[in-house]
Amino acid sequence: MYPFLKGHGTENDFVLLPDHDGTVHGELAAERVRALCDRRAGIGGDGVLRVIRTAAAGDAGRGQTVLDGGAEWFMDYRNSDGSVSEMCGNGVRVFGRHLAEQGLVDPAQPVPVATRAGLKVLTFAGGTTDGEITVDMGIPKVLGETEVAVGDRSWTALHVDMGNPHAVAFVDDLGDAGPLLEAPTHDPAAYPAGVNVEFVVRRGPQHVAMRVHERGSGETRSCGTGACAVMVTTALADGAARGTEYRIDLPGGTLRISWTADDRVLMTGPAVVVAEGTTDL
Ligand SMILES: N[C@@H](CCC[C@H](N)C(=O)O)C(=O)O
Repeated sequence: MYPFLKGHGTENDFVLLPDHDGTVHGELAAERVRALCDRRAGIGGDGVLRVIRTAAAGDAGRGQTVLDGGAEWFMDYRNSDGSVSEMCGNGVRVFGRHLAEQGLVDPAQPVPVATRAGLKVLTFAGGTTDGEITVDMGIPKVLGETEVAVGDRSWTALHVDMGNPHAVAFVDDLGDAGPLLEAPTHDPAAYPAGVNVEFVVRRGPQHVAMRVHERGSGETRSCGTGACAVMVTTALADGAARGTEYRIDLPGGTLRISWTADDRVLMTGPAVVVAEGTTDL
C-alpha cells in the first residue's frame, strides 16, 4: 500500500503520489499510471502528479536544483495513458496547493517548482494556503500556422509552445469539433511528439471559451497550458497591449491569464485537494 491524494484545478483532475525521496515508485511504470487514472477500476484522473524532491528526480529533474536556482520540489507529470509530458498548468497549481497544505512550502513566499519545461513560480493569493494561485508559466513560443482536422472538417490553427505543444483553432461553435472521442489529426512534422488541440470561440472583449483534446488524456474539462496558448493566440489576433487580462472559460471553470511586458504568461486559477488515502494499485 502507498499513499495517494486526489485533486483538481478547474476539474482537470489528478492523482497525486507523494514520493519525496523517490523510494516509493522507482521509475513509475506507465501501467501503474494507467491503473490509477482508470475511472472505473482505479481512482480516476486525467493524469498523475508525482511529488518528488528535485534532488531525488535524477534525469527527470534535469538538475534543475542547479540550473534554476533551487526548486526543492519537482512535478513529475504523467498523462492518463502513462505518457510523460513536459508541463501541466492546472497540475502545477494542485501540486502547489498540496505542498502548502502539508506545510512543505511557505505560501507567503513565491514557491518555485521544477518541471520538465523548466522552473515555474507559484504565488498564493493573500499568502495563505487556500486562495487562488498564480503561476508564472514562462515565455511562450509562437511557431506559426498549422492545420488541424476532425473528420472532414479542418481549421487553420496557431502552433504555440508553452513548454508542451499546442494547436489553437478558432471555430464558429464549440460543438463544431464533435464529440472529440478521437485525437484531431495534425501535421506530424510540426508535432512529432503529438499535440494538445484547443478549439476556441469568442464570448466578449478579452473573454473566450474553449474545449481541449489533450495528448495522452483525451478531451478534458480544462487544460492550463492550453488556456495560456489560447490567451496568447487571442491576444495576438486582437493586437492587445501587453498586460491585458483575458478570461478563459473551460467546461470545468474559468482561468484568468495575462501576457506581461517582459513576455511572460501569468495564469491564475483555483486548485483543490479533495481526498487522500492509500492504494495498492
Ligand atoms: N492538462 C494539462 C496539460 C497536461 C499535459 C498534456 N496532456 C500534454 O501531453 O502535453 C494542463 O493543465 O496544462
